[in-house]
Amino acid sequence: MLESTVAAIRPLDEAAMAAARELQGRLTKPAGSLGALEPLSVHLAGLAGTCPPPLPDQAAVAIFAGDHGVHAQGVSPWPQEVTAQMIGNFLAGGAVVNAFARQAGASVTVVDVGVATPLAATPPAAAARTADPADLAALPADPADPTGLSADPAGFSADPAAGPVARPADIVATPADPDGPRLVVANVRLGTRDMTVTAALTRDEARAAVETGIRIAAELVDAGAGILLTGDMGIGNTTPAAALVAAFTGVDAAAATGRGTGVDDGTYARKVEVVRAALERHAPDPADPLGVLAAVGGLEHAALAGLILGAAARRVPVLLDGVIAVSAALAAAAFAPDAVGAMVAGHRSAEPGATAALRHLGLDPLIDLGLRLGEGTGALLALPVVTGAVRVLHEVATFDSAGVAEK
Ligand SMILES: Cc1cc2ncn([C@H]3O[C@H](COP(=O)(O)O)[C@@H](O)[C@H]3O)c2cc1C
Ligand SMILES: O=C(O)c1cccnc1
Repeated sequence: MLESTVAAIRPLDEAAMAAARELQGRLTKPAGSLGALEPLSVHLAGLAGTCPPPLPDQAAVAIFAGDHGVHAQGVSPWPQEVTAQMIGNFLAGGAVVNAFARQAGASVTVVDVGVATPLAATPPAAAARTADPADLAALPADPADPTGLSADPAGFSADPAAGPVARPADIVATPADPDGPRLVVANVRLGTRDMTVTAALTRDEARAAVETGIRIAAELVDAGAGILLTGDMGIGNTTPAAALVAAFTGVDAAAATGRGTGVDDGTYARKVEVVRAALERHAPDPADPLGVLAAVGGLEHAALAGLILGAAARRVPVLLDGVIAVSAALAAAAFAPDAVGAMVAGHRSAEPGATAALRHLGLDPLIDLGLRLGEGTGALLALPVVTGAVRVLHEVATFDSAGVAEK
């Protein structure tokens, strides 16, 4: 599936781009007055292969969640269980990403691609302010376990070193409210291995996660999404993101590493050394993206690379969030250079690795607000900018049609 998806990714359509440039020149505004929105509209026409490109009025954010063996090195101040607990929060509608998704009118799909600890049976009450947790009871019958995911399935082990056990694939919890957040369990492994000790993933595990992302992209596009937004959740995931950025761009570990959730000076110094040690141990080859993802990546990073490839193959734009997303975008671009044509950089994360990755990809972020949260929050805030850029091509009158004189 990975190979056929990569093979389906093609360059932007020059004729549609020329048509969009020509149309921009006839609209009732001074040339260039819409700044970055003008080249963005041209780019989206090239991706769609038609001018104007379709309005991306159905937006879908996919939040891939995973845990990290490298957490054992003390790279994040937060306990690993927060990953699973935040999934409960996402499903209850209580996270920042939910608030922004409601504002933007975007659907939310949470994908457990590698969470290590059991998912919460019931969303935390504090998070249930805006959504009735009973909505989640649509699937399994056990009222004490509305998502049906609290019981450990056969083979479950909380020990990430214990081999490739995973939750059974393809459990999908759909809330009674069809517009509510949805959970897909496609758990490849109960968290990665510690990349300072061994490769984080086998190549097969990395591939399984990439292909999960491709499949989610196809499902969302088939369900009508006109734009996909990247989201992530995984305590410790800024560390593999930094390693991916360093591996693909060649910047030094210190230049690729940031403070994540806000680590102190001592933890930051350790984090840089962890990234450096992992890169020295594995010497990942940037021409082998599956090998890089397996050596120093995360399951959510790999799945995000797949989501981006899947979007590019379907010629649907993918709006990138922060440093986790752009580190995954580097992998997607290494698989298929033309996948960059499907990418729109939503924002500039405060993480330095994000800026290094964006520079390498040649992408200019739409907004720069100092955000450093992830989840898809920066991408969601940028969504109206993307829709606005396309809406101009659909709705703005030309000098001719409006009877406005040109200079
Ligand atoms: C409550 C909470 C909610 C979050 N939402 C996103 N992240 C973000 O922070 C984590 C990465 O930072 P680090 O590498 O320093 O652990 C990821 O889970 C990311 O999605 C969160 C983190 C926390 C604690
Ligand atoms: O840029 C991000 O996505 C980010 C930054 C810090 C912590 N978590 C995510």
